[in-house]
Amino acid sequence: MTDNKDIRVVVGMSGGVDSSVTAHLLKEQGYEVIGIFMKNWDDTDENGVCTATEDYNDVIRVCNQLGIPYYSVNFEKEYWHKVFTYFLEEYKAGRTPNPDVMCNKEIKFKAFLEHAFALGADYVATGHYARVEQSEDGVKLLRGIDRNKDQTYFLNALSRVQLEKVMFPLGEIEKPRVREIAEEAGLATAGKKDSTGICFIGERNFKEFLSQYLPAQKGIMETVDGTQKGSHDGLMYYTLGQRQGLGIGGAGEPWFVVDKDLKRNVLIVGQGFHHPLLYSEGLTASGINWIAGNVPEKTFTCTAKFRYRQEDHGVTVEPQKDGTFRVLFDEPERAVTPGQYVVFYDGEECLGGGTIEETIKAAAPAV
Ligand SMILES: Nc1ncnc2c1ncn2[C@@H]1O[C@H](COP(=O)(O)OP(=O)(O)OP(=O)(O)O)[C@@H](O)[C@H]1O
Repeated sequence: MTDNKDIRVVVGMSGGVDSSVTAHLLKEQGYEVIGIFMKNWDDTDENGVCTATEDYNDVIRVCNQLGIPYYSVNFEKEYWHKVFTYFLEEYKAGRTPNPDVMCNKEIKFKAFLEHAFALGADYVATGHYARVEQSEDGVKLLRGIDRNKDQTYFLNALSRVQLEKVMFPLGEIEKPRVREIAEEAGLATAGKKDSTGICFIGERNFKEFLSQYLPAQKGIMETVDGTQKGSHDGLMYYTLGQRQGLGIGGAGEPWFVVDKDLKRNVLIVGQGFHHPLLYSEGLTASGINWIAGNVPEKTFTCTAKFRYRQEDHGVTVEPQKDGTFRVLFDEPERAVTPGQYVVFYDGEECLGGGTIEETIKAAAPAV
């Protein structure tokens, strides 16, 4: 019988509390644990301060506490080519990308995984809130038991082969308990704040950040009936359903972004949270990854999410001849956004997901 001590697990350590507890739990379970920090982005500011260096210092402190070896690996080049280029291309095309999904697919569970296996790892572990279950029909990706933290949405692009090699020890635990474990074990990161936002942007101003990489093309805003309503700073800065930053005052209900006319570089705005143009009754999706490996050939029903923080919605999924899928919603849905991911679920199981290409509009807009 293999003892855990003969199983080498490489833990992706970010310097945060989740991955610190991940390494701690695996160590307690007797595995041979190695901590590796990835540097994917050079965020050195004008004062020479780099949060990646601070984070790596936290990784070193925790690994020293646990008595495990640690390394740092640089994937800036891979991240730039696989994640950041995609991010910019999508914004250029007027869409709203999800770099976290791409980072998991190309970096954390590809470049990093390959690196770990070159070091003789048997498994890679991260602090994601999700579960992998070995079953008779192969490995399954299940939601984390802490529904509030479940991260399967971001893991939808992983293949069965990738999932077979990963461990998510936090999938079985609720977040408050994770902090308690960190405190009980006296881990140096126990009180560290959770990171928020897109990793390479961090706390920075999104508009300012994007303007450094993509030239903004100013244009006008129009109502649905073509009346001019001021100007916009560049279509890429706005997302469907957005209310903030339009600068339209006046009487009546607040104004929202309801559409983007890329050809004319016009931002279409409408009044009211429930503006009909914001609603769709379906979508088309491409590049869908079905985790189980079998591409559905027949129409079926399941539930889906169209963005991360959202309840599941009942949908009917219709395979198309060209390999794309039409997804029809049981109820019209607000602000479904091209470029984001549609992720499918069957109860606890995440079936996979793909990129939202277009929405299928609900009833004709009231003009
Ligand atoms: N720079 C990094 N180096 C190595 N692993 C990382 C890095 N960033 C994230 N990870 C791994 O991916 C997991 C999920 O990343 P996410 O950005 O969602 O972190 P998080 O939930 O804030 O976790 P943490 O508290 O560990 O930072 C982390 O728990 C960690 O295992």
